[in-house]
Amino acid sequence: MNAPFTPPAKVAAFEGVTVQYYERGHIRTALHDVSLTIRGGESVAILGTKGSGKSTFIRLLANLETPMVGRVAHHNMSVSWPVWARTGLIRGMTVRDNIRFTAQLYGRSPPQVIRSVDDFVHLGRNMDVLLGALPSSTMAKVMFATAVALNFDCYPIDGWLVTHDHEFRRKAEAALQDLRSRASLVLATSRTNFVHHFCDVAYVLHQGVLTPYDTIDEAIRTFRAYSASAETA
Ligand SMILES: Nc1ncnc2c1ncn2[C@@H]1O[C@H](COP(=O)(O)OP(=O)(O)OP(=O)(O)O)[C@@H](O)[C@H]1O
Repeated sequence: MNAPFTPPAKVAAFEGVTVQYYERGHIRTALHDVSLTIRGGESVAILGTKGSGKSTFIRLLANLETPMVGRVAHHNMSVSWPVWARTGLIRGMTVRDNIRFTAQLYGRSPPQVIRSVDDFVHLGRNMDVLLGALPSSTMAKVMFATAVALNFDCYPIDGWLVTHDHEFRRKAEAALQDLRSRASLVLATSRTNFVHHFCDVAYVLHQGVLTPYDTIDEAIRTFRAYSASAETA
């Protein structure tokens, strides 16, 4: 008798990752020997003060950058772009064509994805307007709704959504809560208020060094201590 089929585990792994930038004659270490395993369905908070390396971490996870030392491996884990991105679409194409193009790129059915984005963002006639003619906030909404519709296994989130559109914020937070039940959220943030609500585990990133904690509360306490000393420095 054949053994029952077990689907391969979904994992994103940082293995000894170091990233440095050369800026105005100085080498800046954005990430130093970072190792971390994100398992399918697990939601992770990366807490860090300003300049601690959060955005660099998120860009690596989203495959937008590669490390100079170490590697970021995705095993059966599809990863979205950072969800509040305001770039990545083509301003000279209509919203509809942008969504169609992106859906095709990821091998999904364009009509289904277009319908799902329109249900989320209610674009109406703007669906057939050139993206460049619409406010940049529309780009962020379309990028978010498209990412949700494409059903990735992992969603990198760089900071929390900043918008005056309270209705969109409410829907986006509900969508993230729903995603959390079937995908991994990786939230890099300097704000602690969403961490308990959206994450299972928390790490603190300080000067490029990532440290795990046994509990979210412990991570938050450590992060607050770093924040307080940064404020008094
Ligand atoms: N493209 C770049 N060129 C030069 N230096 C960079 C670049 N990206 C990041 N850095 C440097 O790497 C360090 C970490 O930056 P990063 O943006 O990852 O931190 P962050 O925690 O996201 O900061 P913030 O909270 O201010 O967004 C900083 O010292 C920053 O100046």
